[in-house]
Amino acid sequence: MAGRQTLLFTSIKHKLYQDAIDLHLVQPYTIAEMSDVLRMPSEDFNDLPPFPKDFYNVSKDDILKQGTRWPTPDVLNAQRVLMKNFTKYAHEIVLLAWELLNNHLGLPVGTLLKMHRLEGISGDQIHLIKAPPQPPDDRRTALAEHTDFDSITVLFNRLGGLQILPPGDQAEWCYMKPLLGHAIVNLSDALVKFTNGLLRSNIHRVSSPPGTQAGTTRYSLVYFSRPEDDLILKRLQGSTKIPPLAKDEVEEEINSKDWIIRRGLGRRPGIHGTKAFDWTSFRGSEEKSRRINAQVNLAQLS
Ligand SMILES: O=C(O)CCC(=O)C(=O)O
Ligand SMILES: [Fe+2]
Repeated sequence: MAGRQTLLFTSIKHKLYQDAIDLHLVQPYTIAEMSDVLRMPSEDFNDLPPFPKDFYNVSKDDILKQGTRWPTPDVLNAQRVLMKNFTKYAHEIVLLAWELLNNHLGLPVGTLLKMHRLEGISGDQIHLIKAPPQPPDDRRTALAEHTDFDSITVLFNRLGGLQILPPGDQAEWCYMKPLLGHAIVNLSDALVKFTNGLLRSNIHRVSSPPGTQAGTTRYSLVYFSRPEDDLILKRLQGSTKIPPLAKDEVEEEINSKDWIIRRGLGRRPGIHGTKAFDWTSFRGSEEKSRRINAQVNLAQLS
C-alpha cells in the first residue's frame, strides 16, 4: 500500500501483466472503431473540456456469458477469449485486495469477497482508453479530477499522466509513475460507503504524460470491480474499526445497480438535459475523501 491514508496499492506483480500487454496490442485497431458508441460529454464544467480521447467499456458478465449480451463490434467479438482471460486475472487481483482489506478492517471472514464474486451479477467492466498525444501548446488535463464509482479499480498503464490528490487542504497533485510488471489499485466510492468514510476514495485525474512521453498515444487498460447489483450500499456491520453513523444519520437505500446508473449516466445531457451539468448531484465521495473537515478518526486506520 502506498500510504495508509491514500489507500492506493501499487506493486501488485502478477502474470496478468502479460495479458494486459496483449490486450494493449489489439487496441490500436479496436478503439478507433469502437469509440463512438459510448462517447461522454465533458466532465470539467468550469474550464476547457478535457482533451478528446476514445474509450470503450466491456461488461464482465457479457464476457463471461452470465448476463446481458450487449451489441458488440466485430473487432471486439474477435477478442472475447483474451477479454475473458483478462477479466478472470483482473478479478483475482481484486480478490487478493479483498482479503487484505477484510483483515485490515477486522470484518467477518469473506465479507468483502462475497459481495464481489466473479459469478455474481455486477457492473464490473473492462475500460479501454486511447488518448492521442496533445499538441505542445495544449497540454490541458486529459481526464478531469474524479473518484471512481466502483469498489476497486485495477489500472494498467505504460505511460505516465495519472495524478492523485492526497488528503488535506494543502495537498498537491502527484504523478503516479507506472512500474513495469505492476498494476495500480485504487480504492473507490463504494468502499467509502461500506466503511462510513474510514477508507477514502482515491481522487485522481489524467494529465498529458510527462516529458517525451507526451508525444506518444497513451493507452489505459482499467478493470472496475463493483458490488453485486442487488447489494444495498451501506455501512458494513461486524467491524469495530468502521466508525458508527452520526447520531440521527439515516443512510439512503440504494442498490449497487441503481447507484452505478446514477453515477455513470448522470452527466449525460441526452438523458438528463441541462441537469446533467449539475455536477454536485452526481459527484462522488470527494468531500469525505479529501479529509478537509475530517470526521473520521484517522487513528482507526491502523
Ligand atoms: O488512464 C488512467 O490512468 C486513469 C483512468 C481513470 O481514472 C478512469 O478511467 O477512471
Ligand atoms: Fe478513474
